[in-house]
Amino acid sequence: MSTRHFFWRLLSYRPVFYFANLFAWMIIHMAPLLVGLITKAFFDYLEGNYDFPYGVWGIAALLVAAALGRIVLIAGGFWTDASYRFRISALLRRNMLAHVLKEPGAKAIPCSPGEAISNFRDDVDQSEEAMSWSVDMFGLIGFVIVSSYILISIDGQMTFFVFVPLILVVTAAQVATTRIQKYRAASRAATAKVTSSISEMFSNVQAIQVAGAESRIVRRFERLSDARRESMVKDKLITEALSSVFTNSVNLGTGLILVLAGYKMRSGTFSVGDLSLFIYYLTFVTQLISNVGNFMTFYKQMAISFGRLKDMLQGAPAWILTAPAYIGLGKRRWGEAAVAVAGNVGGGTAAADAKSAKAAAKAARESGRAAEGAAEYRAEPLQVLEVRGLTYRYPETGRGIQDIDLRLARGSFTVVTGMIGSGKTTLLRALLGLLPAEGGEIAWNGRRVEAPADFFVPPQSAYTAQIPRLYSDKLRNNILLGLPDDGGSLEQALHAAVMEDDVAQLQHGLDTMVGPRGVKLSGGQVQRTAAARMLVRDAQLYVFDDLSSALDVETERKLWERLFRDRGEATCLVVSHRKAALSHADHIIVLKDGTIEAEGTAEQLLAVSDSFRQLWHGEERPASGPA
Ligand SMILES: Nc1ncnc2c1ncn2[C@@H]1O[C@H](COP(=O)(O)OP(=O)(O)OP(=O)(O)O)[C@@H](O)[C@H]1O
Repeated sequence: MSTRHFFWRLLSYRPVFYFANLFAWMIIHMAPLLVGLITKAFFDYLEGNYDFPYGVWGIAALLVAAALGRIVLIAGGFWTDASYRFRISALLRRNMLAHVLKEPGAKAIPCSPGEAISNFRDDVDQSEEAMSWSVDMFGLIGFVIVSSYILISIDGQMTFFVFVPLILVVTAAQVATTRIQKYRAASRAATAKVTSSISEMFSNVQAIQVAGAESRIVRRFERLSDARRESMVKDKLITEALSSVFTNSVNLGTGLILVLAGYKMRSGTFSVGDLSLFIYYLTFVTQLISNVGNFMTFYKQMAISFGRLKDMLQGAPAWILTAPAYIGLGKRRWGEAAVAVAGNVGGGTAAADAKSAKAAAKAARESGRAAEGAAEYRAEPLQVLEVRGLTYRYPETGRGIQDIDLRLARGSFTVVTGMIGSGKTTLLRALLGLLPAEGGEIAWNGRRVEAPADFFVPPQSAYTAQIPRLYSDKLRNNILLGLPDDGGSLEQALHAAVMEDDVAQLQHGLDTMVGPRGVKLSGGQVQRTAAARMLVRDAQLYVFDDLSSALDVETERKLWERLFRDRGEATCLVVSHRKAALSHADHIIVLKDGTIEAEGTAEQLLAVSDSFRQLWHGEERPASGPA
């Protein structure tokens, strides 16, 4: 999709608001035509060249009325402008967020969180600016056409001599705006680097302190800030230089008018009223040229921003950004996605670009339905989950998993184990659709799962990540994440996750604020909170990624025991190298370098697999064991 097409699609999202804004600013920009004529009439009246029935005070009253009218018009113009701007920026942000939320969880954004924030904030603002400035063009062009006609009819020669040099100066300056594109891209990139460096510093304060790396980190930050300062100064310099050319062209024009008018007035062919009209209109003509400059600058910057917004989509079609969607204002319209935008249509891959707004609206509608449908979807009870040839390699390292086959029967307990970096986490993520699998098939009761990311959610499955995140909220809300607190399931989940003693020790129990702005929980508490978050959900398949990284042997043993006892018919897929999990497992898969090295029960593997024996005995040797 080209920038022009992007522009057009933003315009088409709320055409009524766009055209109302355009109309308002057309009137605002053309109103000075009238004021100029009244001013001319005033001076002509004083010179005796014009007769007005209500005298000089009548003309003055007209001037005041015109000024007041313009104030009202401008106030209205700001309202239409803000209304339109808000709608398109809300649409862009909403669609991007919906897409981020639909992407495979482990690869939701293609950049650092700091860079993503800068895309959401600055690039959307830039697009909004370009759209808003475009409406000024029409009014100002209208003004120039009519004013040129009036001025030429007064004095063609003077009009020519005044306006032609002016247009040449500004056009020459305008050519330089191509440079802006380069400098703006550089300053944006430098700003994004600084923002992400700040966010990394804040989230890694402890790591920086324990490594004694404060001064090195600050030096690195200084380097990034210096690079940003340099590119910002270049960007500002060229922008301000252009702006000063535009602004000073008024003074240049005024000077020319005064010189020429002096000669003409001596010969009696030019009145004071004519002079006032030329000078008055000149200001607005220059404003047009400067606004054309601004618009072209914003349009070029919009091209850069559009490129960056497209990058956020990670290869998904660009029309997703502008797909009609309900933004929470007014009534929902035909063709607007209700819940989620068409982020996953085409599987997040570079699907063929939608050729028309109609196709985009249709896809958005369908994906909205798909997303709504996915939220309500309940698959038939799990009998067997089969995985064949599952493959995912990280593009950055080429490592990951290859050709993994799995079979999980209803109620079974399967443990995936292996050395550090053998691909355990990758396997779980690729299975759950948190990473986009490159190959392989997943079948639930023999039926192929087409979109694992949409399918492997409650009530089908629930997952505890290796490094879970908590929100700044009450412990209770962190576990429930919006589920109703009824039927005692929360207490059951806390018990199963071995959290009951921890909750009893917290001053406000489940109402304790936790997360970044609350009480800091230990790593083990965070992990068990996440386990409780998973267990409180009614799921047929529970997937745990390595709890042993933060739990002591005894707590983990308790957790597995309770799970074995209370899980009922639920199926479990667990990453662990603890005996408590391994010895209870129906089936164990040993991974090495992303492939299955051996599989079987603990007993079988102890007999045949060296890697498994190392893992099994590792727990008994504290120096190499993770406990
Ligand atoms: N985001 C990533 N980008 C590139 N390579 C990655 C990424 N995450 C993991 N890898 C690589 O993929 C391989 C498998 O990683 P994975 O995290 O699945 O291993 P693991 O067995 O879960 O390790 P651990 O026991 O440490 O949790 C490793 O070699 C790792 O370096």
